[in-house]
Amino acid sequence: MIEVEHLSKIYGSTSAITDVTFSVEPGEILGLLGPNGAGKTTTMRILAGYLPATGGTLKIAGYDIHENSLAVRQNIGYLPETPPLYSEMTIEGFLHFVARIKGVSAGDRPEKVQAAMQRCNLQDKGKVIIRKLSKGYKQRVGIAQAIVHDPPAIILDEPTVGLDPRQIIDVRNLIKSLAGTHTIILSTHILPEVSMTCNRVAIINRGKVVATNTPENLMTQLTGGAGYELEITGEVALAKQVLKNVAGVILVESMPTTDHNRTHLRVISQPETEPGKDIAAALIHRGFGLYQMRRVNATLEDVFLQLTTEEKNLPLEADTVTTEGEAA
Ligand SMILES: Nc1ncnc2c1ncn2[C@@H]1O[C@H](COP(=O)(O)OP(=O)(O)OP(=O)(O)O)[C@@H](O)[C@H]1O
Repeated sequence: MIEVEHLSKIYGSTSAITDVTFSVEPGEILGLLGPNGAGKTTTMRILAGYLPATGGTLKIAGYDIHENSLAVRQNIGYLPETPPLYSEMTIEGFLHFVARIKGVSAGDRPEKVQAAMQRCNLQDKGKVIIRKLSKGYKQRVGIAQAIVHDPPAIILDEPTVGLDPRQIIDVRNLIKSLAGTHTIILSTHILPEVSMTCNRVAIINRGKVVATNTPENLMTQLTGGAGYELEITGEVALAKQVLKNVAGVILVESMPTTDHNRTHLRVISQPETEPGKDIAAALIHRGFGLYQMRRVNATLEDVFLQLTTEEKNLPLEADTVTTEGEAA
């Protein structure tokens, strides 16, 4: 339904995205996950037809952006990071207005507007002025305006940012209810968002897609290794360096602690390695105090850190995972 190939965007001398390639099957929800500045908004704006790419191709519902950009736009609904709402209009009035702009015929508009309100659970609020709505309701109106012309594909840029926990659950449920009948790409920098909402995830870092897979497969492919939580004393930067040099270790990160005298570290190793003994030996050999060492399982958070950390490239073999500079 959505095919993105070798997409790139250069702003002046800044390369925002490079060689971004992924596809989304009909009815799927793909999460585009990456840290701030990774290139998510740039990718989403190109997909939505709001920004021309510098290179690459994009097809939505079989239409090529270069050959038929109007058809691409008609087949897509877009929710930017800040929903484009007219605050003095009623929800219903606004949705009629958007439907007209999106080319829905006057005869079809009442039905399409009602259907969008129904999908977004706004049917009792049609006459309410948008300004008076909570942020969660405004977000639902933002999603309703994205689907009012009934596009098969929907692009949602950080749809839960700024919402309270209750509203986040509501919006996530709404997005999940749209899947199946719609194909969805959502961007986020929040990990739980992808594991809770998406069928697949594309991890983007510094303008490049570094992995594409289901959240479950990413976990099993990349977190087959061991995790350790350590409580140590001694110079932190040196301890991290010592640990990174232990064979099999791929990630060392600080963990929050209220204990000012001791440092808590989390260490993750490559799949099928158990370097626990070597970790303890290396620390003790270098004179660090080791007060606790606990074996834990790696998490999706660790996968994300492994793929987006700049400190060390991953020696990974999974075919959908690329390290810096390699082709997918
Ligand atoms: N109009 C612009 N002119 C120049 N550089 C830009 C422009 N827009 C984005 N960039 C740069 O392109 C890169 C990708 O930005 P983008 O906004 O797509 O990232 P993002 O993943 O959406 O981040 P965030 O979550 O912080 O919005 C960043 O380095 C950013 O500074």
